[in-house]
Amino acid sequence: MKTSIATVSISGTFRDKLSAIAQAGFDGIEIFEQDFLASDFTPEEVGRMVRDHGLEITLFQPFRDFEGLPEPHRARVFARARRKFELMNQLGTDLVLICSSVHPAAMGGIDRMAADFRELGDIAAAYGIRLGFEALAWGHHIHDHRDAWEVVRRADHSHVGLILDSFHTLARRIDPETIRTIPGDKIFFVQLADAPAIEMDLLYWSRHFRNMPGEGDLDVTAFTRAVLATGYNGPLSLEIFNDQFRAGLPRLVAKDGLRSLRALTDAARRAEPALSPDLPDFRAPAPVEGIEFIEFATSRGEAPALEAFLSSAGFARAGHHRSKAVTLWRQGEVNVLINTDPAGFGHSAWATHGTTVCELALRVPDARGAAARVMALGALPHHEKRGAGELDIPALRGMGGSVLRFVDHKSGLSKLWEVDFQLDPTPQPATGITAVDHIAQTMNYQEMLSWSLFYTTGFGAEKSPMLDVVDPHGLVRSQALRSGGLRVTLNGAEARATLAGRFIEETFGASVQHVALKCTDIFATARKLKDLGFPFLQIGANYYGDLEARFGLEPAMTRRLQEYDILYDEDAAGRFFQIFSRTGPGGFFLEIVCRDGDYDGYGAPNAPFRIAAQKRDSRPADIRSQ
Ligand SMILES: O=C(O)c1ccc(O)c(O)c1
Ligand SMILES: [Mg+2]
Repeated sequence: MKTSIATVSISGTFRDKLSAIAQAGFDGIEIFEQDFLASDFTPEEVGRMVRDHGLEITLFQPFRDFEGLPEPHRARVFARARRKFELMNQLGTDLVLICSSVHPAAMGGIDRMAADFRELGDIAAAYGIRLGFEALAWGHHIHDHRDAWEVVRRADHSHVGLILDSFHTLARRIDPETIRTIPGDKIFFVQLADAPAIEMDLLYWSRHFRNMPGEGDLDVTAFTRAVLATGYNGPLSLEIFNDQFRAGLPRLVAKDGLRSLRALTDAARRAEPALSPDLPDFRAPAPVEGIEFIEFATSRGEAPALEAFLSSAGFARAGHHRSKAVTLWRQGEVNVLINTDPAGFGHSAWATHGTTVCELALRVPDARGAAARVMALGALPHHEKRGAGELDIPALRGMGGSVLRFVDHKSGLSKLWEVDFQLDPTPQPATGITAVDHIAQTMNYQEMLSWSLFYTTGFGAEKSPMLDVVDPHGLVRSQALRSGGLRVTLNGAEARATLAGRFIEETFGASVQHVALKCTDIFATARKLKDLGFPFLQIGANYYGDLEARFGLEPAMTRRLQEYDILYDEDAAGRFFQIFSRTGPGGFFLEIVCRDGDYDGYGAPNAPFRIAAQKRDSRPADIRSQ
């Protein structure tokens, strides 16, 4: 399978785009004419630069408003086409995309259009060029790939074929199964894009909101399966018009593009084993069982504050690493590591970010298989020196420069606590906290789709709908993901003054901002935490008044909630209780949650009040206006 991406999908100058695309590992690019026109290079130079990067020009596009025109427009559009064919010869590419006309003078009539294509096909053939016809979702006469195919079929010319674009088909809710009957060799090119489900004008939606397959809500997998079933074996090319990507980091967007294409092709072959796209074999995504450990990087000077913070939440020291300055803190199934080693990755993470979560280890059914899959999708391995006899735990670079490890039972990696650690026989303080409920990672909004794609493609994580959370100083977007026992919430900060924005700025990059731990009896746990001196985040009285009104809670219940600063939510499935800590070392905080019944959310309605409380708390010297 050849991979390709349109230059419009990536930000930067032509040179930036090329280098990002080549480095991500694509085979080719679609040259969007505007990118060529805006550059200062001759067509020959552009062609050479592309080839010097090890890429090929898979497509030149778009040629607009061609078919169905009356004279004198018709003669003019043929002359314009010849000019573009000359240009394409100089660039060194043989396929042009002609998108369906939106010209006010264009006439309908499949045969008239087919005749135009047949005539242009003869001219193109003389230049060694092939024409691909694409139905724009908003084309005047042609806005359905079935009609575009009918034009191509009737043109009946070796140099005239069809171009399919998942956006145009799926945005109009045209059943992609209709593609299966098109002969694969008459499909000259395939463009792929996803988009979030938003009701809006098709053109505006397409030009501003497309995203990588898997990042949106369209069934691009069904589309790709139908395409591959025709026998089509040309490039699968990403054509993503997206305002955010245009302003994004070229390398990140290109890397995400390749990750998305590989995962998409993999999903297609798994859903339909008869398809055999040319893609290396790797493991299917397997659900994550849970979080095996969370590791903080800190310094010896800052460690006592972190230890005191964890102790107040009921953690106790339970051992230390045999060869590194790493201590283990435990409670229930939760393992937290504190790394103060003056060498190695932990140290450099601390030097860059201050006290921070530098590693997460996921418990999975097959550690090596999971790591191999994520790496096949573009992640880089992480290697670190091991002491004698220590386990070789697969590790790779996660998002935001952190390390992600995989531990399993099957290859003995879950013995890590006995093998790599010297365990203390410490009694566990019983707060009732049993396990990690979820981790919350904070990042710039720009990076959010990227993280989300990492979890969906790597681990088959399911996304909840994205939510807007109101911070007093801007919006934060929140995306929850779940793969088996792993729940993650991503918080994307758009404004610097938000709590999330300040966290990113103060810790120099994205990372875990808080961890939510679960318990089975919130009031019992709250009482124990109070005894331990847990720094409860104080929630204002107004909140409790509203709770009573919204849910019709008994005043006695509201009083109990308020006594322990417990936030509350409920839905048809169940109830949810949350306690937050004040902000601790490195801007990190804890949440204690209790799920009652089948409540599956994260208390999103409470987030604005929690954030406001945290902001009040972080500025004790503020003069309150009366
Ligand atoms: O928005 C457009 O005009 C446009 C142009 C070329 C394409 O391939 C496409 O899908 C859309
Ligand atoms: Mg297109």
